[in-house]
Amino acid sequence: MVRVAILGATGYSAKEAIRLLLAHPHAQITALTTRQDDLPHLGDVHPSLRGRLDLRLENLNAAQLAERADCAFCCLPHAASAEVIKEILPLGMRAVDLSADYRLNDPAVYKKWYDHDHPDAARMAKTVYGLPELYRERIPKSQLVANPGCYPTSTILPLAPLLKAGLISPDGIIVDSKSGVSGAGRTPKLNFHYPEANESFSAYGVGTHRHMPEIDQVLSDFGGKTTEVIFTPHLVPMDRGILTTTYSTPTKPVDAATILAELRKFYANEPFVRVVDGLPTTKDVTNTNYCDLTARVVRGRVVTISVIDNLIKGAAGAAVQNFNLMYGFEETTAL
Ligand SMILES: NC(=O)C1=CN([C@@H]2O[C@H](COP(=O)(O)OP(=O)(O)OC[C@H]3O[C@@H](n4cnc5c(N)ncnc54)[C@H](OP(=O)(O)O)[C@@H]3O)[C@@H](O)[C@H]2O)C=CC1
Ligand SMILES: CC(=O)N[C@@H](CCC(=O)OP(=O)(O)O)C(=O)O
Repeated sequence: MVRVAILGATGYSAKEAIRLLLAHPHAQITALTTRQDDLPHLGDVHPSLRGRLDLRLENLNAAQLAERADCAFCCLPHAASAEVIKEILPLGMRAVDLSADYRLNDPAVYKKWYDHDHPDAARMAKTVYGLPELYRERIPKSQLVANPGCYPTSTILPLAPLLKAGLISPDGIIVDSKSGVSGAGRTPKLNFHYPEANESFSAYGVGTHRHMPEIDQVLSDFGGKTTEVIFTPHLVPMDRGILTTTYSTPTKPVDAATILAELRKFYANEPFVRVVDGLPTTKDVTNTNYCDLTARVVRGRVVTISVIDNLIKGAAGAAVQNFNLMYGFEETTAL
């Protein structure tokens, strides 16, 4: 049994991680952390989990945590996450980091997009990017795995195989993504207040969103050619789900059947990627760890459409998938 601590247990991704791990035959949740002073019971912060786990939340103390847990799911905001991880790894714990802290390799790129120095810069370049569909073989040995961002997962999965196969050009790729409001987390912010977000549809972070360099880094590394996408996220008035549409230029004239065949070949043995013929919708993957994706060719351009649940394949589900690989469990366990 692996003893698991959930850090930032009051949040949305933590709630999903707890729910999934409660059904995991080889994981036991032994600690839940919060900054709050009143140390609520799990059922008080996540009523849907009432009666499922008799545990109060606690304030984080690294030394005490390391005595009671083998692995941490860090469901904290970026920067706060690295501050904790740099303390718990030397105490022998392993960690899946759901924040963005260890996804980028280069501290200078991190500083540019996140606007502060990285608290644990030396560990960035050696941390594996935990997208099993691309980097599965690197995950089992890792003490720390960087869980991918939600938008990057929905973008990289359709594009990476096509770049690798040389079917599309790395130049001028456009990525248009739409996310439900839970993507912004549970911590209240004005833009996500009900009257602001409901019945409205907005773009944000145009040219400035921190997932753009993350997508560039992974596609460049995996595809083998420098890739710089134009990424625009949008907020959609729904609870959860991401739909991403990409537009790219083929390297030679191509039809949709060829693109779909390449995607099907690449994902033939993947348990959580479904290449579909029809146009996927976010509801097709709600509460699941699937990414459904398809492709079309329109006026000579390749168009891909992909969907994930931002809180599952985009966060907690991917974290459990990585946890399974780290500990040698069947990859689909509890998913
Ligand atoms: N929501 C999503 O779809 C996705 C989220 N992520 C990432 O996962 C992480 C968690 O996200 P999410 O669950 O949505 O966030 P939430 O805001 O829902 O939860 C984060 C929790 O962390 C704690 N927290 C907040 N600020 C700090 C701080 N400065 N120091 C320590 N703890 C803090 C809070 O708990 P308390 O106040 O009780 O201490 C809070 O409940 C983030 O890094 C996010 O970017 C990644 C992919 C998708
Ligand atoms: C709708 C919405 O606000 N989404 C979030 C996605 C956050 C996330 O999951 O990203 P990191 O893990 O990289 O922080 C955003 O755009 O910031």
